[in-house]
Amino acid sequence: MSELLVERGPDGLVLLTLNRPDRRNAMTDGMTEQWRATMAELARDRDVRCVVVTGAGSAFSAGGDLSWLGERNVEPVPALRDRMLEFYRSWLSVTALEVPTIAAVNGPAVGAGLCLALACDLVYAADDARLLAPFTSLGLHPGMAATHLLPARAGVALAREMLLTGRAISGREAEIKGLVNRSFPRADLMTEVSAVAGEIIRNAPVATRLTKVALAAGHADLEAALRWEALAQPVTMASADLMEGLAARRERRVPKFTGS
Ligand SMILES: C/C=C/C(=O)SCCNC(=O)CCNC(=O)[C@H](O)C(C)(C)COP(=O)(O)OP(=O)(O)OC[C@H]1O[C@@H](n2cnc3c(N)ncnc32)[C@H](O)[C@@H]1OP(=O)(O)O
Repeated sequence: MSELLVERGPDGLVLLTLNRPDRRNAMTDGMTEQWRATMAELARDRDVRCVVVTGAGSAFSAGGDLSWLGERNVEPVPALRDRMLEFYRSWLSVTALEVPTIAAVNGPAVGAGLCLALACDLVYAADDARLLAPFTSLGLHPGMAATHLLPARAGVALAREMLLTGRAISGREAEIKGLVNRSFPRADLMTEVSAVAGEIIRNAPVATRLTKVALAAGHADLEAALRWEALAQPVTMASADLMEGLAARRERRVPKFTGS
């Protein structure tokens, strides 16, 4: 059985399910390689409009596989550094997709599993899901950009608390503290996430891709944002989709975008 399930909807929605439920979707070398190859394939596919990531069974992901971690102490540090960079980059290649990505955190998201969720553009969680980054409580330095992703999303106060104590927070608390976009009762999570994905997919494809890329770039200052927007906005001004969007607004109907 594949450790990563890939389901494609007719409307350009791709659902990715980490599929190792008996180990709470802990990440193996095999799963990492499947993820990397899938990201490369999705990046080339112009029909993809939105990617949703979730976990099979009761967890989103328990992060790094504990048995795998326990065997690393025989490897020399330089080789391990290269291997870890490859591991982080494989998973975080999700950030390079030009289409919006959504994490549906259906259950525990731990360590690298939490980082994967936070690397998506939008994060929705079951209100009772446990989110934690217990690296130091395991004796491990944080990895997979935890020291960047946590403060970037929720600010340094929560990031410091989570990384220095290893404390778990619930999906509900994560919503209140701004770590995730919203939380829902677990039974409603996938319905709510599908609704958000549907809203994204209904919008103009090129404008959506360019907006995702702009937000992901995280323009450091006003001038950088203006320079990007002064190029990207004219690209969409020249599109058939803008004409369709304006016509639909005039005619009070739903636009039919084609991505041209
Ligand atoms: C480079 C990356 C580093 C990192 O990511 S550091 C973080 C490493 N991860 C962890 O420390 C998480 C450890 N796991 C847990 O805390 C819990 O699990 C959960 C909260 C995720 C889920 O709890 P529950 O639903 O009660 O499941 P359960 O009974 O603890 O586990 C079910 C089976 O799954 C295996 N398992 C859980 N997490 C991992 C893991 N990270 N790597 C390998 N196996 C894991 C267990 O051992 C057990 O197995 P069996 O049924 O044979 O007893």
